[in-house]
Amino acid sequence: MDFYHRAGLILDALDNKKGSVKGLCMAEAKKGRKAGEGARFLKVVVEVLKYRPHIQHLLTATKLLAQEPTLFVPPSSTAAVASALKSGSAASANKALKTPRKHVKAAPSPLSLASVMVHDLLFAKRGLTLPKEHKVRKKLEKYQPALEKENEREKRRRKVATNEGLQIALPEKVASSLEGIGKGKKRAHDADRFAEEGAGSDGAPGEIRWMRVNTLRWTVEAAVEWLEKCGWEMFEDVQEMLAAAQSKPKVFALDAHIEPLLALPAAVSLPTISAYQDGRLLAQDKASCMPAWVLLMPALLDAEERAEAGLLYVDDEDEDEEKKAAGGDAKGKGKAKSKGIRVLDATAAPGNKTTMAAALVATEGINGRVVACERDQGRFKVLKDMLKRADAKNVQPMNVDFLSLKPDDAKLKNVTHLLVDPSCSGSGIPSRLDHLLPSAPEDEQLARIRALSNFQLAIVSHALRFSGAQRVVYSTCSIWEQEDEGVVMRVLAKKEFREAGWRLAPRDEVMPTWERRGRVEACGGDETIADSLVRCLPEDGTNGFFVACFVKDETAAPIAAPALPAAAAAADEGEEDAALEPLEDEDVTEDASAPAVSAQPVKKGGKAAKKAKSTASQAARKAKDEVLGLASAPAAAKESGDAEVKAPAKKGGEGGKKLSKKQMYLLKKEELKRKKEAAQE
Ligand SMILES: C[S@@+](CC[C@H](N)C(=O)[O-])C[C@H]1O[C@@H](n2cnc3c(N)ncnc32)[C@H](O)[C@@H]1O
Repeated sequence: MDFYHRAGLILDALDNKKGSVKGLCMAEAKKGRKAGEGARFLKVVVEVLKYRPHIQHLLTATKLLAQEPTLFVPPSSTAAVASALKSGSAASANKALKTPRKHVKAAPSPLSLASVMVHDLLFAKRGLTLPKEHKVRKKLEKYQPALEKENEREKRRRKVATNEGLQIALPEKVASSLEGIGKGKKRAHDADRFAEEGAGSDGAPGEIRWMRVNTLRWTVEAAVEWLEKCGWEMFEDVQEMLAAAQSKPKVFALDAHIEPLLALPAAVSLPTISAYQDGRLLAQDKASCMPAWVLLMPALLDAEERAEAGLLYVDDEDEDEEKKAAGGDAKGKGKAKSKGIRVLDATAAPGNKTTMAAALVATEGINGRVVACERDQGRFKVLKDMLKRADAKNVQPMNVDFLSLKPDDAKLKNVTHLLVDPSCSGSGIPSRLDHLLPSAPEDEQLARIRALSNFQLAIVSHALRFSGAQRVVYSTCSIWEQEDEGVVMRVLAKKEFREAGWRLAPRDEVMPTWERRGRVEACGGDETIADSLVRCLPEDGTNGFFVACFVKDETAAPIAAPALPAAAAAADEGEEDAALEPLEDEDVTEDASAPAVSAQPVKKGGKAAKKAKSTASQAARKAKDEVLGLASAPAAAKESGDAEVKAPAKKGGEGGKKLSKKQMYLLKKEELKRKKEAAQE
């Protein structure tokens, strides 16, 4: 009965918008500490949600709840429910049924508990998982014939042949991403880990399973050799690999854009890959690998050049040794001039980008370190687990609110590179399960996006104020302009940052061969700005994602203030308002087909803007009480479609020219070199 109670609690929490489906399932599972429980909750809750409107119809039609008021209620609160039901008032009965019983420790509402149990009774292959003699089971089974009769009647009425026809229809991508969840113990455990690592959200479902070689434990060469030894066939190109995957299961390809990244067919069963089990391979979506890659690529190239010239980056602690090794002495004279790179990941959990940055700065010749901030205690633990799994010893995790750090703190003055990947709507993640939930009113959704955008602006602005900051990468797994180009434009419009020398890194430093760039109209019509930005969509074989890289050049003249597009200007009324920060603390989401919210921009000073502003503060207050969670894309936006979202792109998408890994690397190196030379001239 405990499992049913807890699944009922998850449904209640969803109704109260306390978080996302995945987030709440994982949070509930953590309380029990049983391996695979998260996946089990996820499977059951998703199934119940799919049938929920129908189950509610069955409960009403069979009068099960009204006739058995005590069946789904802990003993101490039965009297209240029974009297509400007997009072004959539909409103009070409804209220009593929907209210979780607060005075009884962690008891779900009768409606949610009944929904889970009726689901299992009618639709689960295993049936009710209660002992045969269990009182509730015996009572419920008495209603089985009536429930089944109504079920059949409903099928006839809706002209569907199977029970599945009674479910809420899900977009194909979402449905396929759910297949396999909770099947078998190992798989369930795997799904738990996915969710913990963010792979359930950050790993793109669909045709490709992206795996990053964890270069803290392995090398790409060793990974390729090992895979081939295990019978995997390597393909030069991701498209070729996908074509071959139709007939061969064990195929893989090297990614053309990001060096330590491999593409495998999505159908691959990760538990069968021991290198995944022991952390040599990590499941991470390609788009999610872009921020650390963009942040550190110039440093990696520089390190290579420095190494060739006999110069080394040195780490504080090993400074003397390194200097000696580089031919200098411990007193400061010598060849070695720079300290190892210091990266700060402002919003780190579950740690995908942190561990990737840690791996990149561990490259020989850099000896860098990463400080990883995570505000949420629960997610901080997940971060620490991931650091352990990835063997990221060069990371210092901090359970701290990034906004509380002082940008001029002497201890942080060496931080030159910052990753800012704040909480977002997650609208780029196709596996998000919001389709299963009733959508919030549009006003409320717009207010939330706006609150998010203000929070994101606050976080990225804070990063840009760090005294040593030279390069700051901002990313989201959202496809909504207000969270993406909108935030970038608002940063660029700030005099404070322009005068400090901040600007966008040009395209040749930001995934130059990746074709999908920022949306020009969302950049106030400025093509150069748009070209500096990276967008990803599921048709590129990744999650929906956005990357921008700010660089500081104090020697050049400040850039001119850009023209703010309407949506960004409207949002700018709220300025960097961290107080409006919603507590969405996951990478979860989906509906990649949802267009940018700014397709219907909130006009400055307009009625909608004022309404959104007042709802924003309400939402903020409400959000403070929330543990997790955001609403789905505005329903109207979902329906209207979006030209950019549907823009044709190469399927499975390499989004850019087909270059070999080496060519791509050399090309980037060349471009950077040319740029440097031009700057010197
Ligand atoms: C989108 S997730 C980050 C995902 C992560 N970069 C990765 O790749 O695995 C955002 C994270 O930021 C954390 N966060 C939000 N606001 C924060 C703040 N002010 N300080 C530190 N962490 C924060 C959230 O708890 C959440 O874990």
